[in-house]
Order: sequence, then C-alpha cells, then structure tokens
Amino acid sequence: MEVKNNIILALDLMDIIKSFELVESISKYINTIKIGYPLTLAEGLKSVTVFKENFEFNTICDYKVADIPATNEKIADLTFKAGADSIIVHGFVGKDSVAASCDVALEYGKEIFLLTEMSHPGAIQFLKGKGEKIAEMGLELGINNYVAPSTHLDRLSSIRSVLGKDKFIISPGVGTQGGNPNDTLKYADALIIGRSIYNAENPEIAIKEIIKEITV
Ligand SMILES: O=C1C[C@H](C(=O)O)N([C@@H]2O[C@H](COP(=O)(O)O)[C@@H](O)[C@H]2O)C(=O)N1
Repeated sequence: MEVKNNIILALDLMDIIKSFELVESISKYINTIKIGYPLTLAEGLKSVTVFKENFEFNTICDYKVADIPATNEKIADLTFKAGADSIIVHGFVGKDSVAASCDVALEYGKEIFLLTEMSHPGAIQFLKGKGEKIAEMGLELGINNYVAPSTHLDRLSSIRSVLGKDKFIISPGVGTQGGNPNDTLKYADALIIGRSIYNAENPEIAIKEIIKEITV
C-alpha cells in the first residue's frame, strides 16, 4: 500500500457530514483513511461506502476484530462488502480467529492488518510483550500488514525485527498520544493520526505542519 505523505487519517468523528468536509479539506494531502467504530456506530457501515465512492482512497476499517472464527468471518464479510480495502484484526484472540478473517479477505482480494500491541498506557497490563508472538503468528498466516504502537518505540522496533523490513507496519499514537512522527517512521511505514488533525483549529494547516515535520 502506498500511503501518501506517510499519513493515515484516523477518521474518528461521529458525523458523516463533518467527516466528509474534513476529508475534502485535506484530500490533497492524503490517500488513506481509517474508519473505526466511532463513525461506523454513529452513521452505519454506509460511511465506508460513501468514502469509497467519493474518494479514491485506501480505506482501512479499524474494527479490532476479536471474536470466535465464525463471528470474525461475518464481520469481515460485511466490512469488505461495504467497500473496505482492509480490516484491522486483533492478534491476541489466536490463530483460528485471525485465520477466519484472512480467509474472507482472500475471497474478496482484500487485506488484513494484524494488531500486535497497542499504544495506550493500559497496553502494558496484558498486551505488552505479546507482540512478537503475534507477529510470528501473522507471518505463519501470510499476513503482510501490521499495526504496532508509536508510543512504545522499543516494542515497535522489536516487532519490526520479527517481521523483517518487507512487511508493512502502520503505527498509531503519534501526536495526541505522544508518539513522534520521525522516530516512529524509523520502524513503521506509515503513521495513523486522528485528533492532532481533526481537532485542530485548522486541519489543513495541522496536516501541512506534520508533513513539514516529517524528514525521514
Ligand atoms: O494501539 C492502538 C490501536 C488503534 C489502531 O490504530 O488500530 N488506535 C487507533 O488509532 C487512532 C489514533 O487516534 P489519535 O490518538 O491520533 O486521535 C484511533 O482511531 C485509535 O482507535 C490507537 O490509537 N492505538
């Protein structure tokens, strides 16, 4: 996936009109958006279709799929049917559940992003240290895309070491959560950024500033 300016917009507004206006205002700087539960629960899966039909963007659905295989299949099927190019699935639920999402992605010719470890403070409670094993499982399943935290660079770099340089890693936690864009891009291929852009007084100025800051 070629991510323009290495920035994936986390579109976590809960109103489709405001989301559309935001994306339109910065559409020349991005080509990839991440739609999660906030917009989907507020406006329905049609949000995914609306953005796919109106912008030529890579659309990642961040549903952190973490159920039994049979349910994961249904979630992935509905998500890809709505037009998503890829879906984020949690790795901690184990190989059969992740494989179920992979099988549906294969049917649609779409992609899976495997979430290894998370960026928030609570991630150290149960997830920290599990990322390498989850990454190894992803490699066994033939997964090419991963999510790993920018706020724990030691974790991100260790997960990168397991995955090798050819796998694609996107990293959340930059900006509002404290992650640094350039430090993160030493190990990740793209940055997931939400509030630092959509909560800014002027999102276009904000994203231009971030792009200027990125030197790697
Ligand atoms: O560990 C993770 C996994 C998850 C993800 O990307 O899968 N995210 C998501 O990344 C975005 C960061 O937003 P902001 O903090 O820039 O506003 C939000 O949509 C979060 O749900 C994380 O923040 N950390």
